[in-house]
Amino acid sequence: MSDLPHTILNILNNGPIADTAVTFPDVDTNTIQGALSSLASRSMVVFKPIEQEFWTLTVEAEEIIEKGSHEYRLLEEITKSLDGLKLADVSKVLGEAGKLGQLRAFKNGWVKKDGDKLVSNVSVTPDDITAKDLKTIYDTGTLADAKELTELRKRKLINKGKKLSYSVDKGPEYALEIKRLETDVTPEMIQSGSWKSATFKPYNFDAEGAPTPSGALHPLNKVREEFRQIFFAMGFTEMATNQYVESGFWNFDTLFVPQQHPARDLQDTFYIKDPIEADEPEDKVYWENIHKVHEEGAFGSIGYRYPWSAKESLRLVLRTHTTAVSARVLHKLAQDPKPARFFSIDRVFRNEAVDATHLAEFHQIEGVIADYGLTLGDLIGFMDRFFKRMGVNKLRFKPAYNPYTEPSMEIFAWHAGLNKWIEIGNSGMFRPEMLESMGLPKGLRVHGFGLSLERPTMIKYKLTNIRDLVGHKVNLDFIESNPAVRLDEDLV
Ligand SMILES: N[C@@H](Cc1ccccc1)C(=O)O
Repeated sequence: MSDLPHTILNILNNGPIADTAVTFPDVDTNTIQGALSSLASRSMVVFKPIEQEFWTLTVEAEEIIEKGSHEYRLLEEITKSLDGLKLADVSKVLGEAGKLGQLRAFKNGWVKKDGDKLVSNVSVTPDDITAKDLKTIYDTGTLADAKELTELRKRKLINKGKKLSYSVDKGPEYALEIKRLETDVTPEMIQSGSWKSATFKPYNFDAEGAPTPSGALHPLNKVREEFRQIFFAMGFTEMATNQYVESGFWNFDTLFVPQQHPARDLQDTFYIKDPIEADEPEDKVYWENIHKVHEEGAFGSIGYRYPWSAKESLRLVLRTHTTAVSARVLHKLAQDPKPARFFSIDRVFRNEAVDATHLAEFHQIEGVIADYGLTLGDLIGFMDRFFKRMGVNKLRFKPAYNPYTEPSMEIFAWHAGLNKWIEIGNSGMFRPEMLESMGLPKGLRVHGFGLSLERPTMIKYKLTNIRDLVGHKVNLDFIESNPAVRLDEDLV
């Protein structure tokens, strides 16, 4: 059928098509639908779908048509052997069909028991209704007897299918010929004047343009950039953070985290196997100070009083927080102590069970402020101003514990959308054990705070699963289609 649209138009000339499945039994539904849609787009036809149920046979049913139903075959066997069939032999003779046939044959009253035998209970061979019905379904796709259909379906002999076809009628622009629709005015048309009588294809202003492939900034990068700009605007300098592998010394010991602290356990921290150890830090005074402040105390502190191990301190880890970076930067600041503000936003690693809100690697945003005579009130005041720039206006502080800060505070923000306080960060004033070991002068106090980058990003983009953001299940459509962000819209 090379020219289906014209054939359809010709048939319509004699009246509507009631069912395309009847008129075109050999043409598949997609081809019919394509032809009808193209004619309908020119208003030459109108068409409506017809959904029809039909039944198909299972392999077992096809076998029944060929060989007879199980019950019929059983009766045949019984009549063949003049004095009946031993019950024990039913399966032998008929295989699996035997048991089923027996059940049905009894139900139909075709057979009865005689001692240990089955004998016929009918004088004339009955009709094999099951086989007959299945044949009808095979030929016509259906059966008038709805009850029998249900029964056959229960017996898993037939399955229901759906067939789509169409009824078709003339449309307002019906004609026998399909007019060629011109898309361009050509020089030839102008010369010959044929443009005057040509029919032009109307513009489709609803057509969407082809999407142009392009790169997209990841939401984490956009939010990171927002934070960077806030830090810069508040006079911070960015710390270099390109070092994922740290020694236990910089990640823990310098921060006065004792070597028995649970955070240093294998379950929480990733340790490097090869190489297993870092070199001792160059600043031997500092190295010795840390040893001392842990083991016996120094700078006014009584220390933890445990045998500090240099080996443990030199073990290499994937940094668990960016405070390791801050420690390095503050140690450098001790060479020329003065008020300063530093920040970093980068990746950290923790040996955590991965779930909807936790990953084994994530990003931390960290800020450090060093100045003479700082107080806890300054830290609270700074937090208020910092988060206000992100549009977070209501903060609460809860006393907390960090080995390296005293006092320490968890930061909670009021989330109007969720209608509750959510924890957004951790902060505190670095301990003298940490700062004075580095050689920073007593009066120079240092505030620190940290928060994750993922948390505000998820709130901003209304994500409930962190794996929508990072990992192999990331939805690229989401990454590409989300708008450039301003943090303050939704965090309020
Ligand atoms: N390092 C802390 C955050 C923090 C940084 C600086 C000072 C106090 C706390 C954390 O990982 O949660």
